[in-house]
Amino acid sequence: MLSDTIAAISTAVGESGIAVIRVSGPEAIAEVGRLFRSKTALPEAGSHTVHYGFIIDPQTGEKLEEVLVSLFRAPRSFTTEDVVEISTHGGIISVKRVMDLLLQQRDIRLAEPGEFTKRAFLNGRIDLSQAEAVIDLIRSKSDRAFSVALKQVEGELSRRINVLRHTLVETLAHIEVNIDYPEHDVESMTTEFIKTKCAEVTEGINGLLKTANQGKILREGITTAIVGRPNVGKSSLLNALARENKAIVTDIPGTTRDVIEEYVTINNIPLKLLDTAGIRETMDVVEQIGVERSKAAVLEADLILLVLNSAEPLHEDELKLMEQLSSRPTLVLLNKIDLPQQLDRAKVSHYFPENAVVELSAKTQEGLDHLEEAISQLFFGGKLESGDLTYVSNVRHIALLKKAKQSLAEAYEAADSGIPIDIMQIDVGLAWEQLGEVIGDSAPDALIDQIFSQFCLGK
Ligand SMILES: Nc1nc2c(c(=O)[nH]1)N(C=O)[C@@H](CNc1ccc(C(=O)N[C@@H](CCC(=O)O)C(=O)O)cc1)CN2
Ligand SMILES: Nc1nc2c(ncn2[C@@H]2O[C@H](COP(=O)(O)OP(=O)(O)OP(=O)(O)O)[C@@H](O)[C@H]2O)c(=O)[nH]1
Ligand SMILES: [Mg+2]
Repeated sequence: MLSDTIAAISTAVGESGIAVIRVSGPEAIAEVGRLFRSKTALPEAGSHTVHYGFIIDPQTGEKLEEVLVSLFRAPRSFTTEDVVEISTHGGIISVKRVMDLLLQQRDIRLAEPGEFTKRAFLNGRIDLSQAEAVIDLIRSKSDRAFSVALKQVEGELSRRINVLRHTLVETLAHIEVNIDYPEHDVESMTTEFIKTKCAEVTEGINGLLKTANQGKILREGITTAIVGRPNVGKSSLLNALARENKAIVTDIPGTTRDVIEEYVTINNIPLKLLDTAGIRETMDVVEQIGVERSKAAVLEADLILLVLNSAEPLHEDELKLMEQLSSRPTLVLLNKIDLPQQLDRAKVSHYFPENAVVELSAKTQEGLDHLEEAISQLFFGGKLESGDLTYVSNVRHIALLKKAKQSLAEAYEAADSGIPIDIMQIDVGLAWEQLGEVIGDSAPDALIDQIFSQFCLGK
């Protein structure tokens, strides 16, 4: 049914060193072989070999491109089908020439987004959670998130799910035996057995779910809003954390007008930093809009860095801000400690505990390490480093794990209240199916299409 041959440009389009076109399917070797002139003819070449030569337009005999062609014979390829990869010179024209020629061939059509990975899935080389992890790999914005996704590509989550499912199959077999040979002694033993097993699997699911929040953070970054009055040094702080001059810094209050985004990693925790316009009453229309956006950024933030200028007394606006932020996850940064100090710390202590206050200088970078430490403490109790890498970060997986947990809770309850054993069988079976859906066992076609449509072309 997957008997057609697909092709797509697998590298980003634009000027580059080289570009790669991938062709997969039963006609890949024959079709590319007709267009490729090299020492060894492609149909005669062995798997996992690379060949130098030219792509020739068969109609005109014209040399279109100088290329390297790699050959992977089924089933030893990414898709498990015959795969031919053509490396062309980078740049839009050279890739397009070769791609156009390929698409003129009778048995080649353009691949849909994610279709190579979809084939790897449909042909059983990877399961659904592994395929989804491929998307995460491409999209990851920090080393840590990448490592987590890579582990999932390698099948770590699938392995854990399979262990839990195996326990459930055992339980179902036990129930089956009891239904076939319903002697009373066995029945009460079975009930105990079911309860133990349900509890065991529930614990496994809880372990996976516990990592879910960390997984989300790892993938998307902790949204961190830097807020405060104009000129306190918010943009300077962003630049110091990003280690580059991303935001404009001047001594004119009201410099930043729009929200500036920057991804940084602190002790391996990815942060999506939002530098905002200084919050104050203003008549300037542009600045007013900026102030509104600052307030919106505060609302959506997971973490707020409230910057105060420690070289000046507190301003009335700042007391108001502290009041508003005291119930949110906030670190108060006393900036400009390189200057003579004027700020009344007792007023800050009125709103925030000692460990939420950090003294620093965005200018000299003194105290920046304390801020980084405070952020790690806040989110992971400083324990992220030793953490388990199998994070569940996909909302689809989380929902299914929760459903499976619910089914098991129902089975457990049924066992506890002496409800007939075949009712438990239904719930345990349901949990087994729900866990299976995580790895794509029994996943509906529409779901599979929806997942693969998120991929980029050529993946
Ligand atoms: N040029 C190129 N680079 C790439 C990919 C690709 O498809 N092409 N990949 C695509 O995303 C990733 C690598 N993933 C791959 C995974 C498995 C196989 C593969 O051929 N597997 C076979 C044979 C294994 C072996 O011989 O040891 C198999 O599993 O049977 C290839 C690529 C990243 N880099
Ligand atoms: N001495 C000293 N000056 C600093 C420090 N941090 C920032 N500044 C100076 O304070 C001024 C304002 O800095 P910005 O980073 O632009 O302040 P901001 O909070 O982004 O200001 P707006 O965008 O106007 O809201 C600049 O002249 C900075 O050089 C610091 O730690 N010490
Ligand atoms: Mg600024």
